[in-house]
Amino acid sequence: MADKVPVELGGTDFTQVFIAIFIIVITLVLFAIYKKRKSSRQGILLTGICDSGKTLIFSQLIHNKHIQTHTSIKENVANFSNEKENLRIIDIPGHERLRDKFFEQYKDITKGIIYVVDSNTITQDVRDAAEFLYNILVDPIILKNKPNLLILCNKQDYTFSKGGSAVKAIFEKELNTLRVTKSNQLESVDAKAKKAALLGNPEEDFDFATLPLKIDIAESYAYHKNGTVDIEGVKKWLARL
Ligand SMILES: Nc1nc2c(ncn2[C@@H]2O[C@H](COP(=O)(O)OP(=O)(O)OP(=O)(O)O)[C@@H](O)[C@H]2O)c(=O)[nH]1
Repeated sequence: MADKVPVELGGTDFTQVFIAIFIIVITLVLFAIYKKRKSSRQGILLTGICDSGKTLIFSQLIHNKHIQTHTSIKENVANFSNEKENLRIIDIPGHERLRDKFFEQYKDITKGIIYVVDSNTITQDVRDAAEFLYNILVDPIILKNKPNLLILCNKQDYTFSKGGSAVKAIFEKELNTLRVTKSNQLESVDAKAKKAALLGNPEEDFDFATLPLKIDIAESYAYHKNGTVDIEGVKKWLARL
């Protein structure tokens, strides 16, 4: 009977097997961390400048009722489920002294942003509204996590409110100017920061479509003197998230 020849794994073979297993384990661990981080982002930020209607939209969405609102000084938070998952709607104050602080607090867990606009006063308020939107769009955490963004053109019950496409055009025009001003202001020599500040292709007029975030526009009114409300656009967007 022929002797069995022992199969030996040389030192190099062991090292290769060990490296392969190590890489697989690390990949699985990193994948699990990525999935966990992604699923922990359940926040939907209702944001925008003062008086755009965030708290009333929050109340209509969560409690289905009209309330008398006041300038918010703290956030309102509530659970909201779409067909796929549980979300947390966070209505943050629009006051300029507060909004950045609350945005900083919640941006890490943000899965979607509803940027509420008073479509009746947008022409007068465009600088403030566009600057806050700009700060959101160039934020490194937002650029990394790429939450979906809904520009919600609220207060459509007013006769002379701007419609969705007009609001979009107003923002694009203002952001076009703002990105150049901001980029020039940047003292940092960090090329990456400068590139982010430029928002899209600096050679062309600013266009939301060139941003890495998925951006939608919808119209709404959270109040009407005839007693009706229309926040269907927000509901549909939330359902699609
Ligand atoms: N006509 C009309 N009024 C609205 C609408 N949405 C909100 N309002 C009114 O606008 C005012 C401001 O609404 P809020 O919901 O408090 O606005 P906000 O964005 O939460 O304001 P801050 O807390 O200051 O950030 C209130 O008087 C609301 O009743 C709307 O669609 N149409």
